[in-house]
Parts: sequence; structure tokens; C-alpha cells
Amino acid sequence: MALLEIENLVVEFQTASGPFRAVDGVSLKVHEREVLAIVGESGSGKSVSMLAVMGLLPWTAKVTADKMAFNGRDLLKLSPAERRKMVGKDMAMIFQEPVASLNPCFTVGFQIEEVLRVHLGLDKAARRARAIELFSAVGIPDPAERLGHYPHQMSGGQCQRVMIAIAIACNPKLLIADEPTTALDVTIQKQILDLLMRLQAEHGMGLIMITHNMGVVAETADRVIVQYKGRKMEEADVLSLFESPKSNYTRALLSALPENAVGDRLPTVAGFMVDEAPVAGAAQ
Ligand SMILES: Nc1ncnc2c1ncn2[C@@H]1O[C@H](COP(=O)(O)OP(=O)(O)OP(=O)(O)O)[C@@H](O)[C@H]1O
Repeated sequence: MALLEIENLVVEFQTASGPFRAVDGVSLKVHEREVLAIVGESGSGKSVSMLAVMGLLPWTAKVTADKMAFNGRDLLKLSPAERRKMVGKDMAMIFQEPVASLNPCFTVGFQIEEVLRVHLGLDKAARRARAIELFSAVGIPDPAERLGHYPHQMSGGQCQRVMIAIAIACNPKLLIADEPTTALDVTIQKQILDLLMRLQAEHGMGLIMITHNMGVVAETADRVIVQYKGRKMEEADVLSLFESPKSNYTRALLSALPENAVGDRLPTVAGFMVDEAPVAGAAQ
């Protein structure tokens, strides 16, 4: 049984100019301990499809699917209260902007301890001990002292480590990482990716890595979904995708890697305003 199984997910937003379809019939599966990358350019519906799984979209979004099941439970039938119990505990998400994702009004210690209180019901002493343990696990120096800091007192990389600590606090079965390194310095990006991969392996989590970076895909993923304009264009294991991409869009993404630059001009993904059909089997 897949950990997460989605069939024919459609997300439409009500906008002033009428309905806008951000996700158009995406299907995917993630298994325990598997790393699935969802790759595609900005606006291709990567974040919206995962926010739909988490139940974190605004009321203007209409979410429909033939199936949306997590760990054997039908997400489409869960009450809001049941969903809240699951999100942040069994499935967790980290975001692109770590500083903005934390609440500036509370210490990072309060924020992680609140997750431990709400989801696990730990008492004060146990919460503090576990928070220190989690901060150490994600490589935050002087963890006991750091618990008393506010987000603005920490660097972007440190805040992302805090976000990761919060996300893994309840040992989730599935972690969704939405461009987790994009907002960070290049030097820090690799450290955060390495940390995520180490934690994924240690905890045996399923991991969905949302990215527009093919380098990140190559370093992390077992399987890849290529998304474009809300549709799944191609799905393949990571080696096949790099060695023999089937869709023209995937080929264009790969040829747009900076190492393929000629002279001082970076390659671009051009000419995809024309619609390309998904490759056979991608729509499943
Ligand atoms: N609340 C909203 N109301 C209307 N449209 C929205 C809303 N949220 C997202 N969208 C639109 O849905 C589309 C998909 O957005 P999404 O954030 O999923 O893209 P993405 O592939 O994750 O890109 P990025 O890498 O830039 O985050 C975009 O065109 C976006 O403008």
C-alpha cells in the first residue's frame, strides 16, 4: 500500500476573472521511505497540489480528486478536526521561506514545544528535553540557549533547521519539503539538503521534494514527476529521467541546466507556450 495516493487531483481557484485551474488532473503515489521529487517551473502547480494534500489551501480553492488517501485514510472524508490532528504529526511540510514560516512573536522554543504539547501531550519538562534533542539532531549549536531566541535573532539557515526540527518533532511518516533550500545561501543549501536526506533515511520517512532545481532532483530523488501548467508531463525513476527523458518539456528542463550554458548566456526553457501532451502513462 502506498503511503500517499492521489488520483486525478484538480484544484481550481475562484478569481476576479473567473475560475483558474492551478492543478489539472495530477495523480501520484509515494511509498514509505521513498523520495519523490516534483519538478517544474514556477507556477506549474507543485506547491498548490501539496497544499491540497495538507488541507492548507484558502477557501477560494476548490479541491476535487478521484482518490486522496494517506496511510490508508481517505483525506477527502476527514473532518477538519481529524485533518488538524494529522497535519503536523503524521505528515508535515517545510517551506521555502524559513524566516517567514516561523511566527516572529514567539521564541523558537515556544513554537517547537507547542507542537509537542498539541500533538503528543508532553508535559513541560518532557517538551523541553525533546526540543533540545530535536535542535541537536538538526545541528543547532547550544540548543538549550537557542530555544529562547526569536526567529529574527537567527540566520535563514538556522531558521530552516528550526522548521525541520518542528516538522520531524512527531516522527511524521511523510515530509513534504517545498523548495527547502531556495531562499538560502548557496553554501548553506547543501548542508540543509544533506540534513534532510540524513533525517529521511534515519526516520524512514516518505519525502516529497518540491523543486525547480534538477541538481537537487539528481542528488535526492528515487522517482521524479515533471509538472507543467498544472499537469503531470512525465514520471520516471531518477536515472531514466536523466538518461532518456520522454517529454520535450523534460528535455528542455535538462538542457536548461547552467552547465549547458554556452558563452555567458544561460540556456532557457523556450517555446513551451504551445501545449505539449503528457507522455504516455504520465497521467496515471
Ligand atoms: N490563492 C491563490 N489564488 C489564485 N491563484 C493561486 C493561488 N495560489 C496559487 N495560485 C496560482 O496557482 C498556480 C500554481 O501555483 P504554485 O504555487 O503551485 O506553483 P509552483 O509550481 O509551486 O511555483 P513556485 O515554484 O513559484 O512556487 C500559479 O499560477 C499561482 O499563481
